Amino acid sequence: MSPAWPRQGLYAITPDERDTARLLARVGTVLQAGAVWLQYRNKDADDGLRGEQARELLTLCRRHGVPLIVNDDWRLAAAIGADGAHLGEDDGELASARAALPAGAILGASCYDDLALARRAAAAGADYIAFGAFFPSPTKPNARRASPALLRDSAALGLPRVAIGGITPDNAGPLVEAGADLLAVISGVFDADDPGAAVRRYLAAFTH
Ligand SMILES: Cc1ncc(COP(=O)(O)OP(=O)(O)O)c(N)n1
Ligand SMILES: Cc1ncsc1CCOP(=O)(O)O
Ligand SMILES: [Mg+2]
Repeated sequence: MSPAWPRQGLYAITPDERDTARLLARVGTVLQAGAVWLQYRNKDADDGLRGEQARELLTLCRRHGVPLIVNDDWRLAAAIGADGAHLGEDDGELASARAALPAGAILGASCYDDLALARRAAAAGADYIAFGAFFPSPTKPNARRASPALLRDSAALGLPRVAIGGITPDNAGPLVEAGADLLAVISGVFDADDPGAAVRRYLAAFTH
């Protein structure tokens, strides 16, 4: 992973938005407000729409100097020249993605509530490890739950640690104190009355 990408801040993840113009407008506000990474995640789009939205988001991210990570599908990430891919337990082998992606591409791994999985992800070449859900998630209510202790316990792996799941500006502080480098958020940003203000409130968690 290029040393140019920020190691700390808000990692915004897109909501399931089918209207591409609206998606771009919503994401534009969030990047303008200071989100440092973006993940394209849309569980409600077919391959054609996902390709279209991913390409458009990449152009937008380039304008803001923000890396675009594609969820679930490293082949799509590679096809459009995105900055990386995020893989969970159902999304294929990390080692295969690592071998196929260009040098410098960001490869993220879901580690849920499992330190052993994080160790294996690190060995397979992941660039960051993601834990969660730390709180009940409006987006993924059945997500496995994780304890903040995992953030401390995984520090020795030496990789950026991402926290996800039900994170709000009000509950983010203890996760950052426990070692979260990046806060990955969908609803807390995109369902907020004022998404730009919400982004700034998340960023404040890193300065307290
Ligand atoms: C940063 C980040 N962390 C975790 C996930 C979850 O990935 P996964 O378990 O594959 O679940 P889906 O997102 O595919 O529903 C993520 N996407 N991003
Ligand atoms: C993809 C994912 N994996 C665990 S929780 C979650 C959803 C996060 O969304 P929200 O920030 O709305 O809880
Ligand atoms: Mg997935």
